Order: sequence, then structure tokens, then C-alpha cells
Amino acid sequence: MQQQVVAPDTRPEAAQPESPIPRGDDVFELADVSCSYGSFTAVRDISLNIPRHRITALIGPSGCGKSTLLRCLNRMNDLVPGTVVGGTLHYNGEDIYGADIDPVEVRRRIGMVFQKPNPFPKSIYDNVAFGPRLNGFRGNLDDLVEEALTRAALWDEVRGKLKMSGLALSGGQQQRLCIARTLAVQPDVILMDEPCSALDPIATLKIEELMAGLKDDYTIVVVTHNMQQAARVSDMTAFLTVNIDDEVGERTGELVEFASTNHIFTNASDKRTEDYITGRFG
Ligand SMILES: Nc1ncnc2c1ncn2[C@@H]1O[C@H](COP(=O)(O)OP(=O)(O)OP(=O)(O)O)[C@@H](O)[C@H]1O
Repeated sequence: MQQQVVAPDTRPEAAQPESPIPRGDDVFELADVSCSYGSFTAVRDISLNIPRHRITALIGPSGCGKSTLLRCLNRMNDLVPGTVVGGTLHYNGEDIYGADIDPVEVRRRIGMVFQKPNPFPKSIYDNVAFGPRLNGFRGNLDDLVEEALTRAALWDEVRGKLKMSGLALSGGQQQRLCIARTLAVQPDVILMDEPCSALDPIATLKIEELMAGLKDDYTIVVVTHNMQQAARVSDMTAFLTVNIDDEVGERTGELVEFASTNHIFTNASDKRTEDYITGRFG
């Protein structure tokens, strides 16, 4: 892979590489977060703050725990039996693993879009209306569906065929439908786990443009294997790696560096980050 060349970034937080992490308005504050599946620790000691109305990318080699960490953010890992999350993870100042927190409400406020588009085998309309109906939405559902599809940049393509099955759409359209479905329950954060890896370059570009438009109103955290995509879409980047303990044969994901994307791609502080983004490793 060629060395990444990223245009200089003029955003205020990126202009100060010596203090690259914007302070203040953070949606998530993670302190020493770990996640184990049974006796296997997949990620350990992750401490970072994720800023509001920014796109944060999680990058790193296969198996370093990017998806695991992403799923910790909305308690999706609760659905995997035997999973234990340690450390503290605050969302808007609240411990989302606290005893009085409802994980279903957490997942409503922190939505998720998966690698493979996964519309329900229902009409386009019913896909988007599904979550609001489940939540007992009492407003104008037609307006809500139109708004979600518009925000997901799909309305113009489907406005005349809302009764058609969501499964009849192209892959890129299906992924935008899944984004509309997520937006329809009015979340605060959108987690995206390699949302473009099953899409062609044109559909990928559409999703990237859509992400850029959404960050005015939402915080986005995206896992990606695509370095160009991380450099193009994200404001902040966390680089994780796998620490291999030869004695016990364990491979645990650890955070190497978290900074503005501009800093990570032009002036990484850690050689492991630079080696990864320039393709010398991973
Ligand atoms: N449900 C699970 N049960 C047991 N181990 C799991 C589970 N999910 C993930 N793991 C393990 O946790 C580690 C981290 O996996 P994870 O999928 O989070 O990594 P990743 O960085 O997202 O990988 P990739 O880039 O290949 O998708 C891996 O060793 C994986 O095998």
C-alpha cells in the first residue's frame, strides 16, 4: 500500500497536533474498558473520549477488537452469553453498565448499522416504521418515514415504491434503508461496523457523503478496514493493535493511539500506527 497523503486539515482541533483530542463535549468517556468472551480477553484497558457531532473511526488489524469495542458502546455484547465488560463506560455522563440502566433504551439511543445490509423482509415503509411502531410512536408515521428516508439520502429513489420489499433494493440502497431504519427511532449516536465493506465504490461514496451530512446532528463511530475511508470521513481515529502474549498464547486488543485523523495520518506518535497506516504491517 502507498503511503497515505491526506490534505491538511484546518479544523481547530486538528490544527493543534500537540493537543489533538478535543476536550469538553464528549458523548462517551471510556476508562480502562475491557471486554472478555468467557475466559478470553478480546480488548483491554481502552481509555478514550469520543466527541459529540464528530465521526470517530476505529482502525486496526483483524482481530484487534474493533467490533468488540464498538459493541461495548451500546451494550450489544450483552446479547453474547458469557461476555463481561470491565472498566467504566460513560455515555452523556452516565454509566451505561449501571444497575438501573435499561439496555434496550441504550440501544435505541445508540443505534447500529452492520457490515452486511440487513433489511427486514418487509416493505421499504415497514422497514423504517418498524422501530417507531415498536416504541409506540404516536405522531405522523408517514412524515417520520419520509424524513428518515430523506436524511438517509434514499427518499428520491424510493418515494414512488414504498410498498416494495426492502430486499428488492440494491446493496447500497439497502444499506441506506438500514441507516433510515436506525434514524427513524431518533438516536443520538450511530455505530457503524464496516458499513461499506459489502458495497461497490459508488455506493460506498454515497454512504460516506451521507455520513458527513449526518454528523451535524449525530455522533458517529465507524469501524473500517479501509484506510482511505478513515482518512476521508473521520475527524478522530483510534488505532488498536493485537498484543500477543507468547507464554499463554493470548491475543488481546489494545489501544495504541487516539488523536485527530489528521494527526494519525500525517504525524502518528507511535511507530506501530505509522507502520499500519502505511501498509508495512497488518
Ligand atoms: N462472540 C464471540 N465469542 C468469542 N470470541 C469472540 C466473539 N466475537 C469476537 N471474538 C474474538 O474477539 C477478538 C476480537 O474480535 P473482533 O471481531 O472484535 O475484532 P475486529 O478487530 O473487529 O476484527 P475484524 O477486523 O477481523 O472484523 C477475536 O479474537 C475474535 O475471535
